[in-house]
Amino acid sequence: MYKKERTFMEKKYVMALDQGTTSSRAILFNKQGEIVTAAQREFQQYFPNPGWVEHNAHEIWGSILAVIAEVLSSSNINPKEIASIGITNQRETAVVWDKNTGNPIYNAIVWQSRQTADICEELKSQGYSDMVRNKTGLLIDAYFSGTKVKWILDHVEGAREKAKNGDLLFGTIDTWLIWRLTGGKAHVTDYSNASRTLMYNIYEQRWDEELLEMLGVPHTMLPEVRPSSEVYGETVEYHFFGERVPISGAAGDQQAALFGQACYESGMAKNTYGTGCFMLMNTGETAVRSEHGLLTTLAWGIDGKVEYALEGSIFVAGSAIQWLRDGLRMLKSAADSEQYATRVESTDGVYMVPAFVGLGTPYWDSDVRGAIFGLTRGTQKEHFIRATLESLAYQTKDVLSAMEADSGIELKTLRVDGGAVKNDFLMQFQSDILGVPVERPTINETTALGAAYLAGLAVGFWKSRDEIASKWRIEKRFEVQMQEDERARLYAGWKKAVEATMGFKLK
Ligand SMILES: Nc1ncnc2c1ncn2[C@@H]1O[C@H](COP(=O)(O)OP(=O)(O)O)[C@@H](O)[C@H]1O
Ligand SMILES: O=P(O)(O)OC[C@H](O)CO
Repeated sequence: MYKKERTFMEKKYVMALDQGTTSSRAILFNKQGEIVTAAQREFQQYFPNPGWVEHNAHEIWGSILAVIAEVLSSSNINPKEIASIGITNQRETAVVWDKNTGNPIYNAIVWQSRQTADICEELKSQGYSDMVRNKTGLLIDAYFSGTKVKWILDHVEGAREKAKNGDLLFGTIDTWLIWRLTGGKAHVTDYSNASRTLMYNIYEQRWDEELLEMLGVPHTMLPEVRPSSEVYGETVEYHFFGERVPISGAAGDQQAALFGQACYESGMAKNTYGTGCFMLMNTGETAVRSEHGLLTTLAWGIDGKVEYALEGSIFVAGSAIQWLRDGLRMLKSAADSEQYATRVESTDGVYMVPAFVGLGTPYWDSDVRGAIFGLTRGTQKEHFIRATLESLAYQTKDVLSAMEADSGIELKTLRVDGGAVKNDFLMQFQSDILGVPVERPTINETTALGAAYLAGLAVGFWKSRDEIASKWRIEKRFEVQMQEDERARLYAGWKKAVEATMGFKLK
């Protein structure tokens, strides 16, 4: 057993490894929860067929080694000063590898990928929907890991045989990284990541035989599920500049952000605006079953108990701004969207529904695609850009409405983070459309911060959640400025636009 006291006095930092959909980051935090230094590395996205998204798991691992090296060398920090490492990751993305060679047998299939949509349709037609919902808190959708693992076992020659012989391992990205960092010693995941696989019973907290049978996944492939704040193992020296540093925290990136935002009380919520938007509300030890298209998920497991969250998942948010920049070439940078949006008073009735990969919460429609409404001869680029930014806020309003209906809790304020929250126009419009103040914290890297806090708590670097919560600071609070009737009028337009979008399908 690792001793919390071990050389604790010399330790000044906790390292968070944040493995996201488009980039990997290593960030060192000090005792005050401040960023001391950070490094970021993008990696290749693979789109082998329309709607498919894959990553090379070795390239992800390489990007992690690169950011660890960069962060340590650029800061001249001695690895001996690092108390522990916390891992946070893009969730649901599935890797299957051979435990004898350490080589993945196929690319990592990414959460956004729709390549298992047909498997999902088949499972639904076989009547599995209620059973899945009642055990996992999720829906049968290509988003989650389970059907991705099935797809790999079905499509890679000899894979089923190897899996049956116990030669293959499955993991979400946290599992893959911990396995690599510990030199293959620890095959583990935490509760929050397990809860996104479609194979884990979140109410009984165990891998579920009926779900595994439905997917044809042998139990031997699965990692051990552990608390989110606990020592899982140590780095092997050759991956960490000669040091054996404990890896002592892990959580899916959205749950880590909830933790980093210090949303520890039931009813507190955060929304992260990155590639997609993910709003999570802490529901404490109660697992709230949604009637409005939300997911019930494990927030984390700490100190011998698990806590739950309600989640709304929006698949396209910041990536719609990237599309304006890279696809339509309307913008030089994502940040420029703010200037354009504020050059006009409104969108003049233009609505943009960015359903590029279908719609998540609360609609859950894989076949719908993006649309724009209300164009006139007077529509300008400014209206178009503003409508795209506003779509992030409307989608969030859809999620919040579902959350309030399911939980019976009326949100008092919304804590926000992620790349797009730098946009003041978006944040003000968000507050106006929700009718709720929006709070932006001083540390925007809350995902990494959450992973660092989980790791630091396990080794005594931080003592308690109360200590952590006292460090949370507002950088800017956006108060509601819009009148109720205007809010209702604008939102009614959005609902019509979504309805019309869902009515148009070529498939
Ligand atoms: N000022 C801005 N206004 C609007 N969107 C922005 C702005 N800055 C960044 N973004 C968007 O935020 C996203 C990046 O956020 P980030 O949290 O790094 O995403 P992820 O972790 O999903 O890779 C990009 O999709 C980008 O288009
Ligand atoms: O990597 P991000 O920040 O886009 O987050 C992805 C989510 O975890 C998907 O569920």
